[in-house]
Formats: sequence, C-alpha cells, structure tokens
Amino acid sequence: MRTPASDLPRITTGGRVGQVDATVVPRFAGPATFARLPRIDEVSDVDVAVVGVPFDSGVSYRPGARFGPAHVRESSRLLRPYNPAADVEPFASQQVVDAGDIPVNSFDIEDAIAQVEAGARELLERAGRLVTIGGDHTIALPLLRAVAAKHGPVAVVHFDAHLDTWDTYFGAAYTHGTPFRRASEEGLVDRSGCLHVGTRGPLYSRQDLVDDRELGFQVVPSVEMDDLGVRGVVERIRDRVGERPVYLSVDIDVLDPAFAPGTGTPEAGGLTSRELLAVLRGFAELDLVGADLVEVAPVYDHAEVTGIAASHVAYEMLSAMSPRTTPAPEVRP
Ligand SMILES: N=C(N)NCCCC(=O)O
Ligand SMILES: [Zn+2]
Ligand SMILES: [Zn+2]
Repeated sequence: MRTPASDLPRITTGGRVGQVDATVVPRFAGPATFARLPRIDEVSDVDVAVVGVPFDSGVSYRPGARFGPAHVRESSRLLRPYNPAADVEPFASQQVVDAGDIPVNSFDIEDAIAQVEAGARELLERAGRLVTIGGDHTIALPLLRAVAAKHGPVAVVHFDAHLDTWDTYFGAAYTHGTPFRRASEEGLVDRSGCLHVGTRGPLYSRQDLVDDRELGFQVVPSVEMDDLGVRGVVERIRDRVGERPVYLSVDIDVLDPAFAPGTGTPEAGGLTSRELLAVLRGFAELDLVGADLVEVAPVYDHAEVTGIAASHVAYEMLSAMSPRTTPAPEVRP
C-alpha cells in the first residue's frame, strides 16, 4: 500500500519538519527532494530553501549542467541528520525545504537570467536564505542581483578552477565565464571583500589576472592549498570578508576531476573533496547570506562521484547557515 507523500514519517524537531525517516522508509524509496526534506508547500515557515536552476545555455564547452539539480537531489538521499564535523543538526536547528526548480528559458539567456532573478526574489520573500543548485555558472549573476537587492553589495567567496571574470565569449556578455565581471560592474559585490579559491589551469593572458584584481578579487590558487592548509585558507577567507555579508559560490570544478568528473570544463590539479568540505566548515563563523553550487553535469559522472561530492557541499552550506547552540569546532588542518 502506498503512503501519500504528506503522510510519510518524518524526523520532526521543535516544530521543524525534517527528512523522511530512513529508519522507516528506506532511503532509496520515497521522494527525491534534496536530502528527502519537505517541499516548500508542505511547511509554513521557511528558513532556508534549496532550489534548482536547470539551465546550461551559458556554457563554453561541454553541456549538461541543466540536469545538475535532479542529479544532486538523487545523490543526496544518504545525507543524515547530524553533522559531527560541524557539530550541528542542519535540518533540526532551522527549517530547510526543497523549493523545486525555477523554470527557465533555455533558448534565450537574457530571458533566463531575468527568470532566475525573479524566481530568487520571490523565494526570498518566504525564505531567509537560498542554497541554489545549478545549472551553469551564468546563474550566479541573477542570484547576486536578488541577494544584493536584499543585503546590498556582498563579499563573494568563489570556489572554482576558473576566474569567471572574463568579458565576453563570441561577443556574448552573459555566459558561465563572465558572471563575476558583470556582478562587479553592476555594483552587486563589495570589491574590497571578494576572493577566488582553487583557481588553476591556463588563462587567456596575464591581463586576465590584472582585470580580475581590478574587479575586486583576491586569489588563493589551488596550488597554494598544500602550503596554506585548510586552516590557512579559512584564515585568508576570514581576513578578506570580515564582518561583511558573504555570498558563497561553489563551482564543482574547483574539485580535481578525480573527485568531480561530472562537469563541463574540468581542469587538472584541483582540490580534494575532503579539503573543500573542511574549508566550507569555516563559513560557520561568517555572515553567510546565500550560496550556490553549480556546474554539475551528470552525463560525465561515474557512480555518482560528483553528485555525492556536490550533495555534501550543499550539506556543509546548510550546516554553516545553521544557528548554533555550541561554538563551532575549530577547523582542523
Ligand atoms: N564557469 C566555468 N565552469 N567555466 C568557465 C570556463 C570559461 C572558458 O571556457 O574559458
Ligand atoms: Zn569553473
Ligand atoms: Zn565557474
């Protein structure tokens, strides 16, 4: 006999509706919402909404990130309620929901960008914060427009193999390689508080780095990960963003292709998933106002390696947003 979705046994804590209980309904059964959390229409108050943007018309190389949201959701079935490394229960300390996907026009990038901005603004009327699953990196621009409309210019901490501050591709201004240049030009970012982490690989020219600096970004390249260690990278981030509201953008290609093959513009020499997850725990100390996770392209994935890494990245984002009753554990090197 089938149980209606609304009657599924859920873990409920202090009025917060959590995951479908995996001790009663096997985690490979039941709804494919993120982490088997309730849909937005199943609860009244929302602290954080996880929302998908299935859009990949802005890519410069391999397409397929439009299937990212569904893949990350499917790969998130194994996430459990307690995060011991961060010492938080992200679904018990705040109401997290899955808001479904923002439907966008795959044939018209500017229309899609307007739709993402409108969808994010509407959701931010109900939810305090969004964790958005892309989709290619083009979507960071409209998401930053929506966040800046609420908080003013934000410090952007951007994990990526790529700078994504290039100007145009084939004359196109809105692509996955250009969102942070457009955001900086539009005054959406605080130019004294932005940072890329994990960049690597060939650039078009030295000028790329000059332009990038002028647009407000400092860089912690991937190669510095070994020398700085997790603690050193977290300190660099804290020093750069200070008390500012922070927007976190994670392109899954910041991970080495060994840890995230399922992406469209892979570059050798990236972070391990252990390093990335540990650095993300440092965001518990910051004023994290929103986050995105982009560029998961499942057709190049194997055994859900990329999907699982991505679902854990989103879990750490939600953990970092979680109100705390105990001090955050020190980030271990
Ligand atoms: N945002 C991502 N993933 N990639 C940007 C690559 C831009 C290029 O093809 O030069
Ligand atoms: Zn990238
Ligand atoms: Zn990117």
